[in-house]
Amino acid sequence: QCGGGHPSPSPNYEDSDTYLHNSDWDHIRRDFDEDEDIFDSHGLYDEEESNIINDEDGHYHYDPETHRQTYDYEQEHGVKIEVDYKGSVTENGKEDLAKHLEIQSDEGGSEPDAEALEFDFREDAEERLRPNYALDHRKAAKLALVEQKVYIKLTVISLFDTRDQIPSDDNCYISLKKYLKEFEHDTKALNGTTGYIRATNVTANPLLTYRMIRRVVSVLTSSLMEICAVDEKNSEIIEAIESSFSASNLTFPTSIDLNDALLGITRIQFVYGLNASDLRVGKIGNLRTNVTLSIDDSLELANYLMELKAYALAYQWLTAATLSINGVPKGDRKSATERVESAWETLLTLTKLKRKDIVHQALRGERQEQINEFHPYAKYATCRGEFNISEEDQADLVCFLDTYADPYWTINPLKVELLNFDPPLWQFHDFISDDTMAYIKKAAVPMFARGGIIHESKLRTEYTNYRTSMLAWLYDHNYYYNPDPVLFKLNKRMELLTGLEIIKPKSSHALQVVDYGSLGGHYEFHHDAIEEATDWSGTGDRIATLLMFLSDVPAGGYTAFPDLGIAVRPEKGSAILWFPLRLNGKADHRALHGGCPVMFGTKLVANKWILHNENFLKYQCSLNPDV
Ligand SMILES: O=C(O)CCC(=O)C(=O)O
Ligand SMILES: [Fe+2]
Repeated sequence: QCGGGHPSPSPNYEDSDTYLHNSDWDHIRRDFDEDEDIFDSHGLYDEEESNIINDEDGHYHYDPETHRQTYDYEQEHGVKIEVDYKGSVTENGKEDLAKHLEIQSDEGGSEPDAEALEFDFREDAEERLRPNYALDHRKAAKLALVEQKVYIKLTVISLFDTRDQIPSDDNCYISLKKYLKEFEHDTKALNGTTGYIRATNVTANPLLTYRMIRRVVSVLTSSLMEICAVDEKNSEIIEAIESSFSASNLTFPTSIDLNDALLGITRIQFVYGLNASDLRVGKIGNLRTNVTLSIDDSLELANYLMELKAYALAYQWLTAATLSINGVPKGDRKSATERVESAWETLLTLTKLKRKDIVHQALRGERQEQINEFHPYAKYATCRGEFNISEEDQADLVCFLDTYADPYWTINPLKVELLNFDPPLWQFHDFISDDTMAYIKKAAVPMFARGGIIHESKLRTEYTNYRTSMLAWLYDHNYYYNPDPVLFKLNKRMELLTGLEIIKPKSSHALQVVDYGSLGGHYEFHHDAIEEATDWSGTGDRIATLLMFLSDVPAGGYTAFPDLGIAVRPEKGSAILWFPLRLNGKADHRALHGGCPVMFGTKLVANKWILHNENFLKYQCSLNPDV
């Protein structure tokens, strides 16, 4: 048995390394009052500053003294914006953008590429840098901490306010009670934990993260705040909520965040074929969690799915909502039943069916292929661990300790496993040390911003549901400016492993660190090769990908190769290697791959793409169109 490769059943999440790390809390804690005693510190705060890598001629500039960060569009777009370390565009940044746009419109008909002109820099910066509560589990952890403060303040208000003077039908008071109850609903699932521990528990579990975002968006900030704001006498309540957010420099999550969360849950449900009835009681694939979803959680999902015309999934959530009615206290049952009934009516109208007991029958064949971003369900078989490697192919696979490739490996041999013979796909166990992983993470976390994909114009990045993750570039090969000893050593190790140039300028991309969060973050199937190699940055195309897993993932998150019928379960410290480009310069379509949605826990990886021009002697191209 080779150890890695083909996934075995998911481990228990509590044993795995899924939670936020000590160094993450540096960045989270900076925003919080430290004397708040609701936070159990558990030694989570680690003062030591990391050796942040400056990107001297690239896009990012990070100043570890001031924690100021700028994002520099100069190379690509002739514009530079300033952002602060929390990822917001600063006032200076906004002015720079405004000036740039003015200049462009003044110049009227002059040259710049039509695509670049059309491109809205402000929108791009706002999208890339907006606080993203569904994709960014660190942001979600901050929200969990703030919400806890809000809860405590509101509880105090509800207990010590002059209660006898408040009529029992006061709407503000009713919403307040409802909100407190919704918050407390999760206490059991979170084993009564508070502070940072609670926050990590919330953010590892997509159902709890979804519940939190929905609770804050639809209960706390819309219904409660709107209802209470109409009367001056409730100002204490509004003040308690607003000040908790502003003291922590946190903006309110919005309906965009709620939509991202709904999409995340939907994606997990769809890709892994999970039933709403299981999710409703906290069962996520093989994992059992204590979470229960409320009627409103289920209804919100049902309504969202009806908008997507995903009626079969909506049907499941309406059934789940109906099942939840029994658990509702007598007094609230009538209104709950009405809300569920009205959603059923909507489904019947939209599907043009007359009775709800025939909806399921009618939708059985639908299988959801048509939902917007979703591709046929069958395509995700590898993500679900349904493999189809023949015994014959398996016989080619080996694992061994490599001490021969280079004398470097003699003392500490490389643990090699061949996962596929042709095209080759390798896994190297224990490739990267815990210290190096911690170092990379510490450098990357403050620079995380939403990851995108290269727009077809190749001129810019676009942000789509095709790839949902937070991302940072570490400019590890700028050793002329800032030789970083740790990353230099890692790159050297990669060179000895691949036999390719990685450290020379332009021989590889900067190290791309990607965090998929915990709410269904994924990267759709794609090719790493860009193909129009000659036009592309003067570097040549991507010939090899070395993907390092910096975390285990308790459920989901495999790197899947659908055409090979193989998926690799993230194993912390291991790396996989494959070749996106054929020797004839075309993408090797067999190397199609993607990052499957994270079902539970968080997924962190680092990517090294090795480029052709500096490697043309070592990875020789061929005129034979068939190779
Ligand atoms: O995260 C993964 O499993 C795949 C990542 C990937 O394919 C990429 O970043 O190009
Ligand atoms: Fe990729």
